[in-house]
Amino acid sequence: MFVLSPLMYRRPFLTLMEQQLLLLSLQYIYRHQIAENVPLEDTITFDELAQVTKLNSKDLTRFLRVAISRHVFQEPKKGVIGHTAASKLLCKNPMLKAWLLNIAEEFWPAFTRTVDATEKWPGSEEPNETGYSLAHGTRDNPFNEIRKDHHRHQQFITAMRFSHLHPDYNISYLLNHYKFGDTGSDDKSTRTVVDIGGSNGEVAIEIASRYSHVSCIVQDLPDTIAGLQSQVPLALKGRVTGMAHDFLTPQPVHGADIYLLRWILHDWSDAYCVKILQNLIPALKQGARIVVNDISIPEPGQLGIKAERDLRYMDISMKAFNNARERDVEAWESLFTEADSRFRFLGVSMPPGARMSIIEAEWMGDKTPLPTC
Ligand SMILES: C[S@@+](CC[C@H](N)C(=O)[O-])C[C@H]1O[C@@H](n2cnc3c(N)ncnc32)[C@H](O)[C@@H]1O
Repeated sequence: MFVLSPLMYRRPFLTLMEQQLLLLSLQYIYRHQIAENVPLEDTITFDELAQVTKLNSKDLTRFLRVAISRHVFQEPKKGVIGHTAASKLLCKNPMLKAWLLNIAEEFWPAFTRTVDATEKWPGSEEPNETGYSLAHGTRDNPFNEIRKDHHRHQQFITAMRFSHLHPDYNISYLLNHYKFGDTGSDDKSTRTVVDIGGSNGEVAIEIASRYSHVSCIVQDLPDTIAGLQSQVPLALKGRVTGMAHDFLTPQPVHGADIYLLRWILHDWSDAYCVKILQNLIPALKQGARIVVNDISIPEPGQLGIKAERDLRYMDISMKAFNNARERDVEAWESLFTEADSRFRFLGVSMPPGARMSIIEAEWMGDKTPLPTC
């Protein structure tokens, strides 16, 4: 019988460590703009490159040889470095660059301090008591920390846009599956959708162009919403409007039919999500729908191991970054229950092929008597 040597069990763990060491090398490459200083169609010696970048030649050589062992750059002759297709991408694709930079400089250091953070702040739901806080030496939450530097903020936005480019995240899954303009009858009177944290209005613009009787109000932080009007096609200008609003404060648009939260709640811990939902309450009319478009993790073991792993990695990354999380059906339902018993949880549906689910609740209003204490 073939018996696995205990040493064989090291393999999966070593693979993880190898990936981390490649990140270390990429962090060095990005921080010192190495890719841009290697000629695209020629070679350069390590020493020459060290001179141009004002780096220590021995360090530079060691960091680069780690990357070279993964085909990022090549060493065609000892001491001489040239590009590969992979390393050229680092110069030529600004979105990929921003994404890798974000992992290497923002997330990866946070991962290394996350266990420390759970010891320092056990069970914390605060976005500034995390591995990120320890690694970056800040008491601001990561979004505010990153916003302090314009270039860093732009890189972060580009990185997020890059990760959302995956076809499984396309907004058409939400729009084809959820009928924003459907009142359930022939009634085609005007409907209002508020897209909370709606960014550049991509979803709102698509809703308004599909349903001529729907008006959309896109809410986001002031610097984000400032750019909205330039995105809205002329024909939709009257029906897609922007409004600066912080969703951690009470909702100012009263009586809308649908309040949409797409890719918002997974950025926040349960305690904050409950506050975000409670902030809607004063504005809600009876029957208003809360539509959340976010990941809903299936029960353990329902997915293939790779798909399950991806979701678990995302969940723990959110923990490391700002004590946020990915949720399963039970966790989604309990957010609404905790926020207010007058939310009726309608369930979770997953458009075929999509990665993000549609989670829906209805505001029952005062029809349902408040529980008496
Ligand atoms: C991950 S993006 C999602 C954007 C958009 N809903 C989508 O589906 O692409 C999160 C958005 O929330 C916004 N945001 C973050 N904190 C906010 C706050 N306190 N109030 C309002 N918007 C906020 C960000 O500016 C960003 O546009």
